[in-house]
Amino acid sequence: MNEDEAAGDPGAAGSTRLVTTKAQLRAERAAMDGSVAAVFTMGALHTGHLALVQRAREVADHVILTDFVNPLQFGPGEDYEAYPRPLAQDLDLVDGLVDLVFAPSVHEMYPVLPPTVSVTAGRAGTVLEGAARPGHFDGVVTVVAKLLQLTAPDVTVFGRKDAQQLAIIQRLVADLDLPVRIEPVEIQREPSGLARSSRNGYLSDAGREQALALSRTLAAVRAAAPSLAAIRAALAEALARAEIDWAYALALDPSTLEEIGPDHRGEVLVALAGRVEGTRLLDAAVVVATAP
Ligand SMILES: Nc1ncnc2c1ncn2[C@@H]1O[C@H](COP(=O)(O)OP(=O)(O)OP(=O)(O)O)[C@@H](O)[C@H]1O
Ligand SMILES: CC(C)(CO)[C@@H](O)C(=O)[O-]
Ligand code: BAL
Repeated sequence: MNEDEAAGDPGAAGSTRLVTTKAQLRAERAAMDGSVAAVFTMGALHTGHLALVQRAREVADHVILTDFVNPLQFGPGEDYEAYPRPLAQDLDLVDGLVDLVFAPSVHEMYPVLPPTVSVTAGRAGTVLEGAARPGHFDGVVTVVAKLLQLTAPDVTVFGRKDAQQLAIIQRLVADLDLPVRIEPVEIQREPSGLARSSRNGYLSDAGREQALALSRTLAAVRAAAPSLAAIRAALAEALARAEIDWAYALALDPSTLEEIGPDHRGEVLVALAGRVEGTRLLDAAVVVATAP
């Protein structure tokens, strides 16, 4: 799909159709036979997103990808305006891989902004990323609830890079009895180990090098497992080295996102966040602790 096609007549090119209104989306969705998977993104697509698309293709007959930078999940002073919006490039990347791209305007998604009624993520939305970005997860669950209504998928695919987001969406679906299955996808990395992220584009070469502190810390954590004390020591050492401006490096219960105690046995979510050249980067891993 080329830029003119992308900007002009929706549905004109390739096998992938672009729709920008809820009415077009509903009509296209209603015409789909068989199962449907939805992949929700903020665009600026990279090969990490393509792994989500690939999984969606494996688990359903049809795939809908949404491409929308959701203003509700950005706080004052964050990068909402600066966030990249290369729609034509995004469409080229997924052309032929997904049935439908839904790329609405802000007004189409939110005729009233902020909406009068919204969804709240609860306590899990106030810790970690939510502590640094107040209201962020309320914005995420509100737009995800709307996108689930609009795309009515059987399955929805989320990346493990945004580990807290995945845990909160799992709660959204369970707590509101939403009829959709969630399919998590492993973190996709650059050959250097850096987790792929649209915001990596903000980094200089030196910044990308510095950002490897995140994946190196996860490598140290994996080497330390299954000893919980050794995992904690690896995290403490990374914080002390201060190679990046750490926000946190924590061992958490994967479902509650609470910090685990020394007696915890089983899966541990190691969640990392830090700033490099002013950009907040995330990384995460699930390891198993079977020993003190
Ligand atoms: N490297 C990755 N591996 C696996 N999933 C990913 C990766 N990057 C993004 N995703 C997933 O893609 C979906 C859409 O994410 P989003 O569009 O915010 O991309 P992003 O690269 O995470 O952007 P940002 O840089 O803003 O964090 C989310 O489910 C996210 O977890
Ligand atoms: C799930 C999401 C598309 C909601 O805007 C966003 O938070 C993201 O890209 O991870
Ligand atoms: N992938 C997380 C979306 C955000 O940072 O707003």
